[in-house]
Amino acid sequence: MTVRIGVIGTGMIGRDHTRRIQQVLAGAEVVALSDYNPEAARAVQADLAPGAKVYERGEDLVAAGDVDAVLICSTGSTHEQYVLAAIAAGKPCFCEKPLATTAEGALRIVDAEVAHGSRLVQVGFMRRYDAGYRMLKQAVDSEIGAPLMVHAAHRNPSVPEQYVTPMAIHDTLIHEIDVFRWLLDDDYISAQVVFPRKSGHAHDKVADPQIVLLETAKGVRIDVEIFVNCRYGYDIQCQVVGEEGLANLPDPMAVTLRREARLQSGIMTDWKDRFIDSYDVELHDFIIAAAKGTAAGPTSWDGYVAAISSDACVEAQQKSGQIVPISLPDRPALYDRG
Ligand SMILES: NC(=O)C1=CN([C@@H]2O[C@H](COP(=O)(O)OP(=O)(O)OC[C@H]3O[C@@H](n4cnc5c(N)ncnc54)[C@H](O)[C@@H]3O)[C@@H](O)[C@H]2O)C=CC1
Ligand SMILES: O=C1[C@@H](O)[C@H](O)[C@@H](O)[C@H](O)[C@H]1O
Repeated sequence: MTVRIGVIGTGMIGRDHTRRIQQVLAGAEVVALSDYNPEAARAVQADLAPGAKVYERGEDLVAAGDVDAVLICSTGSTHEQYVLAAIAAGKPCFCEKPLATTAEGALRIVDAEVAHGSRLVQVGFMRRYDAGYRMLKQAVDSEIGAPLMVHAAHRNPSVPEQYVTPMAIHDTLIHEIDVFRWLLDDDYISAQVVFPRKSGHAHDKVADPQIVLLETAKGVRIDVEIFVNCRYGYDIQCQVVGEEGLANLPDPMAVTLRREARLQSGIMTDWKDRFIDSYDVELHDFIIAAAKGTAAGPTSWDGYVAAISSDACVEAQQKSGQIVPISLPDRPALYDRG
């Protein structure tokens, strides 16, 4: 079966996911496109999916009889309405992060999916599909004893003017928030944020760098540096320290050069290249599950927990230095970990 997919939001990542479905992955085709800016949808249609129909309203795309599954790649604040529409139509949907911009919004999605009675939503936390993180998880699960501490960093070379301090959490740290829960099979109980000296490269509205300190229910302490004007590259680091040893996230493969009395190797500069394979694998997983009318991978519950944890981190930014507790409601049985 070829899964007929509709894509809502044809900006940067919507275009890239359309390319994946049309040119890289088997088992699906993009038959519908929609964007708040119809020109953006038409441009993607012309470049990548000439057979797709362009819809003015995302809701009409979701309802279309020839759309089996939906990719939601629009601006974060619009995700909730489209995910709820997909659930109401009983169609599998892949939603880019964040699932919703408020914890209340994410909970409405969880409630709707639980009422539907089976999984329909996959959240775009692609790091769980990254080969390096998968190797790291294997080492954490079997090689280093009980995990005690995590030291991590999320560095971007620069960010635009519209990137403000809370986005370091909602837009950037949210990947760590999700992947550490998965890596450690654990949940957070508190967050704290402290601000080192500000980089001279950071613009007025962003405090950069920041250090986020998280504590988990099992007592693991995590420190994450978020530095979004680091200049030198896009660099994701993660080290898990356990009772018996420690495990590092591998750096992406790169040629090493010995030249003119120097040992050199390249560092990536763009997140799209760093995680290119994991985007392919997560969408492959989505297509396989959607063909069966269901969803796999990161759940609405994961999106909801990420939203609760993000809100606590933003509060911790505002109360810099103070420890903000995080408490989660009981997880519905639909999301029991396999
Ligand atoms: N998993 C990941 O690593 C990444 C995830 N993202 C997420 O993907 C989403 C999109 O990000 P980008 O593509 O970078 O943004 P973008 O700004 O390039 O594209 C967003 C598109 O959504 C459209 N849009 C806005 N309101 C809409 C509405 N009501 N209905 C339909 N379309 C609407 C805009 O016109 C625009 O074309 C965000 O939620 C972002 O956080 C983005 C980059 C990486
Ligand atoms: O999701 C992403 C962006 O939206 C965000 O702005 C970057 O900081 C992240 O590294 C990238 O993965």
